Amino acid sequence: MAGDEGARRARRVTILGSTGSIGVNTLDLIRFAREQGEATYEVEALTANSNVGLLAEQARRFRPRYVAVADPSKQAELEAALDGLEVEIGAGPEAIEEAAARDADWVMAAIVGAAGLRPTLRAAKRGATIALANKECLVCAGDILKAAIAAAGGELLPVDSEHNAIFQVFDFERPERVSRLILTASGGPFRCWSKAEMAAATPAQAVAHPNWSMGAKISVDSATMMNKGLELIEAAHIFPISSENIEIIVHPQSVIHSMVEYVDGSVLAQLGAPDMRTPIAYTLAWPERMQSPSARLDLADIARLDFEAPDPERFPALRLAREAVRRGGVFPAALNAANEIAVAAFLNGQLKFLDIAAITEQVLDRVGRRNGPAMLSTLEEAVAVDEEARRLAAEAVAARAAA
Ligand SMILES: NC(=O)C1=CN([C@@H]2O[C@H](COP(=O)(O)OP(=O)(O)OC[C@H]3O[C@@H](n4cnc5c(N)ncnc54)[C@H](OP(=O)(O)O)[C@@H]3O)[C@@H](O)[C@H]2O)C=CC1
Ligand SMILES: CC(=O)[C@@H](O)[C@H](O)COP(=O)(O)O
Ligand SMILES: [Mn+2]
Repeated sequence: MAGDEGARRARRVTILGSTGSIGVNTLDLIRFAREQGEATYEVEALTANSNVGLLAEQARRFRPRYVAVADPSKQAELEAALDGLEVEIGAGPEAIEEAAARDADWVMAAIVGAAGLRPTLRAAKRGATIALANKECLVCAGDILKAAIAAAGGELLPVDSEHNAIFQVFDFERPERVSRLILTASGGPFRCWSKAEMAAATPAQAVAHPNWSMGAKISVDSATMMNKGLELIEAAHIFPISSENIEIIVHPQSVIHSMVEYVDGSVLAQLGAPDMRTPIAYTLAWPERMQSPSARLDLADIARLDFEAPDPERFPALRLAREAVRRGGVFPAALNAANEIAVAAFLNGQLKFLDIAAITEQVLDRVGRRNGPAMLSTLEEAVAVDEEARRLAAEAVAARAAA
């Protein structure tokens, strides 16, 4: 009811990665809620890596109590940009953790990559509600993060569109009634490209996602379909279901954001236009719902919904992720770290597109020959695997560049 919505108490929010695609969309919803006179959101902290210009603009508009930039060399520039504004300023990786530690009820984890793990864990340990966009955190340290959230009595709300869709239709009271999860994948910009064309793909072509506007790293992951591999591992952490019962299907329109099949054959889905403000709004207002300026679905205009099986030959990342989650232990963290290094090398022009999965496979093979823990249960263990896989991946990138 409108009255109840109006009476909702102000929620204090922190956005880790406020200058990225997810961060900007989250702030747009806060702006919209303020303009509608809806529930208010007080901003505790905003953070960035190095984009001081946008961070300062956001601080002037949303008036956080604290802002932090991970790159310490940007401190003076940030201080100058915020001159005259009443706000505490921090710089360096510890300052991002300090932002996460501050007293916000709701924290958007939207830093890209494993760099988001420590701050997200810090927020989890004090019982904050974690709106999780940063899927790499779950892939490299899912058991550790979930244990921290459970111990502190917090919540994990999935922001990733597929997981948010499943979260909306999954019967958590009776999980034994669920027989299968069906993750939808757009197929990315190279869905219809031959392997020879993919071999020559440029970074600009790889980041040109057909449906979603996102940061560069996740866009390349969509192009290799490693994004869906990471999402398979993410889903196996969030929902009480084995990865063997999670299917991936290509759905080029990105309208059905994922599905849950029940034991009687019923399939429940969440649909929507491809606009991240919808799943973000779901987590921002949770357990209520809020008005959102998100694009609306026009099914007559879309006219048709297509589905096809993914091609394992052109998209080997799917097999690598499935093997990593089946083997468990060090493998998901190594997969993630190797992929991060290979994607960065591709974006820098040091690596060919198809070499991203090849490097990742090479690192997994080398990691598989060593003895690692059967399960990662401390942050130190996860960080050690991450660092070792990054080192192996960097070596493999250098070897290819020299060849
Ligand atoms: N974009 C989307 O629609 C979706 C994204 N996700 C996930 O959400 C996460 C964020 O994605 P997206 O918003 O696209 O990414 P972007 O690259 O657009 O933004 C990343 C954010 O993280 C900050 N950042 C980068 N590196 C560091 C670091 N080392 N320390 C601290 N902050 C850092 C960036 O700061 P700066 O701007 O200064 O570089 C920026 O604020 C990813 O894990 C992605 O997989 C999931 C589903 C959809
Ligand atoms: C918006 C979102 O959740 C992305 O993870 C999206 O799913 C990427 O598209 P792909 O389906 O091409 O990986
Ligand atoms: Mn997704």
